[in-house]
Amino acid sequence: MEPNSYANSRITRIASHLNPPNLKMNEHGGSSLTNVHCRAKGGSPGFKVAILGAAGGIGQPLSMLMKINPLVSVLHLYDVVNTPGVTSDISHMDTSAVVRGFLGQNQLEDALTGMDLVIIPAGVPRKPGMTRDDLFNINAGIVKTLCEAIAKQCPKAIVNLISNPVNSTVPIAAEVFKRAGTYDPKRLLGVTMLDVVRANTFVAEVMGLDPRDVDVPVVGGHAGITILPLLSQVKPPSSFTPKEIEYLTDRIQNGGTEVVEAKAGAGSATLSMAYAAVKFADACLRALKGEADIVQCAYVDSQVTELPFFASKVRLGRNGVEEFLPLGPLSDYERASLEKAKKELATSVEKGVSFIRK
Ligand SMILES: NC(=O)C1=CN([C@@H]2O[C@H](COP(=O)(O)OP(=O)(O)OC[C@H]3O[C@@H](n4cnc5c(N)ncnc54)[C@H](O)[C@@H]3O)[C@@H](O)[C@H]2O)C=CC1
Ligand SMILES: O=C([O-])CC(=O)C(=O)O
Repeated sequence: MEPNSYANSRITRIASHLNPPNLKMNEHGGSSLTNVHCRAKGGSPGFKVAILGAAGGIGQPLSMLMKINPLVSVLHLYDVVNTPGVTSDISHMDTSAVVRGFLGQNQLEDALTGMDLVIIPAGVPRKPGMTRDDLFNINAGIVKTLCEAIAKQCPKAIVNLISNPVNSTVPIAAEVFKRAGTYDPKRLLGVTMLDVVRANTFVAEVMGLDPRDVDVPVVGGHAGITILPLLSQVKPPSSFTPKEIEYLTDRIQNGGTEVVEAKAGAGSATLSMAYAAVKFADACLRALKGEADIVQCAYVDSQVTELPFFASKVRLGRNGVEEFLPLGPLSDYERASLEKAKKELATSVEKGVSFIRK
């Protein structure tokens, strides 16, 4: 059998619930029940979510966690490798989302048709000694191709972009959507949630608090000095010594590198990233459903600074970003750090934009 027809036959069988797996057993089994005989009830209400890069280090745990989310009714898993296995595995979880797998570029458009939310962790990760920008040459092209298909198949979907370098891939996505005439700045969000998750964890450690009670806004971008934790705005209100500020800022800015080095060539953060991506996607879905007052940090096309893209707090709503919230009062230390971050961010944005315009 051709690899693709194998994949296709698996994929038609691995759509669960609405189209339950073919239960027909081999000659040694007693059952002759096929999917035609299963008493499917029809779909549960909820959102349709696609994960692009679903078979990867982030993609697999992210897909598993999205299958648990009760707001998801349909989950499409797309990758260029291994989706039949991942989809079959996840489809056996007894939660209501219907899971379907899509393999290779000729199934990309089907994977995206009618989606409400598209999460993108596709692309190569760092190895020790690399910067996120070193991933640009490979990941820029991957993000471009995926976004061209999104523009065609689900132009109104909310897009959560994880692939690095986020500071440049989000401008790439925006340019692709602009070219296609589908760009809506409210619907394109670069995922910087892992910076917030790390900041909450590290601040809680220093302050002796439960991380669930801590909220640290992290603004700017998602690479090195562009990651700006606003420790002056931590909730609950906390004061830090200059030494604590230095330690926390450095640890939050270099959290990704800490994991890359610990993994010693086996990739970058995957499990904490899947957790962060699910936290962010869940916030987007709750807002789409109409839940009020959902505020998260994300890297977006914004008016908060003179830069075209900047991570800051946004209020989410039924159409994606409902409001770009101001930065609020900054300490002298944060103001100085912001100026340094802006220079690097401007270069990364320009690199992304010119990749499409050139
Ligand atoms: N925004 C953030 O905070 C974070 C971003 N990342 C980034 O996420 C990306 C993925 O990281 P991992 O999952 O660890 O990498 P991985 O290599 O384990 O998985 C990437 C997956 O993307 C797939 N892929 C490659 N080309 C594709 C294409 N054209 N279409 C669809 N899928 C494709 C691969 O087959 C693979 O399954 C990296 O760029 C990494 O730097 C990682 C951690 C945090
Ligand atoms: O550091 C990396 O390459 C992956 C990443 O973005 C993070 O963990 O924050």
